[in-house]
Amino acid sequence: MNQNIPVYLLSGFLGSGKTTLLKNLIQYEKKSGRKPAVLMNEAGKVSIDSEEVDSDIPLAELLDGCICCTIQDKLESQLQQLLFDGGFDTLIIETTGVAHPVEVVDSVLSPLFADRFEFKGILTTVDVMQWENRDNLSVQALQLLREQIRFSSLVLLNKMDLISESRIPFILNELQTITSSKIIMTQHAKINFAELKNIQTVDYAGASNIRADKELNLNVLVHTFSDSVERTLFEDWMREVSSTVYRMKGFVPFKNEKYPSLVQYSYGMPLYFEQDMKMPANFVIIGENLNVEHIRKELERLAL
Ligand SMILES: Nc1nc2c(ncn2[C@@H]2O[C@H](COP(=O)(O)OP(=O)(O)OP(=O)(O)O)[C@@H](O)[C@H]2O)c(=O)[nH]1
Repeated sequence: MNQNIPVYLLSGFLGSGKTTLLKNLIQYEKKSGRKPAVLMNEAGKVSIDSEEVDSDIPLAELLDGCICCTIQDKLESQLQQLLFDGGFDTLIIETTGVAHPVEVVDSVLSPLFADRFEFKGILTTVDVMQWENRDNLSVQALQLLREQIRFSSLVLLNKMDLISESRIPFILNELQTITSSKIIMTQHAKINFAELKNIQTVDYAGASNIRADKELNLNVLVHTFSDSVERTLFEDWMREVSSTVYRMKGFVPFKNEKYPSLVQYSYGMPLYFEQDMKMPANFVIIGENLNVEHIRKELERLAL
């Protein structure tokens, strides 16, 4: 009798749709009568995405750094703790957008858990617009993006609503030179989850071991707003922000609004979501070669 717990690893570059896929996968698991647990890792000392996971789901979080490079030991102890607490039938691990997924696979496949987990594969979301504009990424970031695709068992080419149909054959051709795994085109990471039954096994040999803290010149800035900001000024600031800011997310307290709004920015596109409860006014900015002090001062100035 094989009662090992299936483990899925969600990978993909910053803002490509991992959390959106996570939410879909949780719904699917619940509908199928299984109870999922989630291990979430975010770059930055505060968690924004964990708010997206319902409170009835066992959730472990690793903050500040990517799983692979800085906190592998903590990952193993979190996995042990989850197993000890029990009460779940599937484990979904969401890595940060700057993690090399194969490093995380190593932890899951550790002899410590060999008789408890059944590793199913890496599901990678790719932001189709980011792929189209990949020349804006640094060499290292582009290599990481390619490796996230290469070692994936199933690729979700996401945000298809943002691309013209005529580009699709070219993009698929490009991706197929990197991976032989199945590529599914998605909007908001919606897939037919029957696809998961036959996902491909991938040979992880030859992974480059890109470590986000060393190879990428990555900056993660967590800003806490001390006061509310004028919405139009904030929007202007977003428009002008450096092209090497890959991702921003968090809760921004706008003047004359009851609660801080959730702001999501990925690949040049800001989205605003009003909230119906008060969330801490933390805002995370992730990019390469950023002038962190300058950004911090600008954000402080907005709240004056
Ligand atoms: N237009 C469009 N937006 C999408 C789609 N899928 C996700 N988004 C939006 O893209 C933003 C980023 O999505 P997330 O699911 O948070 O991405 P992520 O990969 O988890 O982001 P990080 O964890 O910060 O790396 C959110 O505002 C989503 O609502 C899509 O298919 N089309």
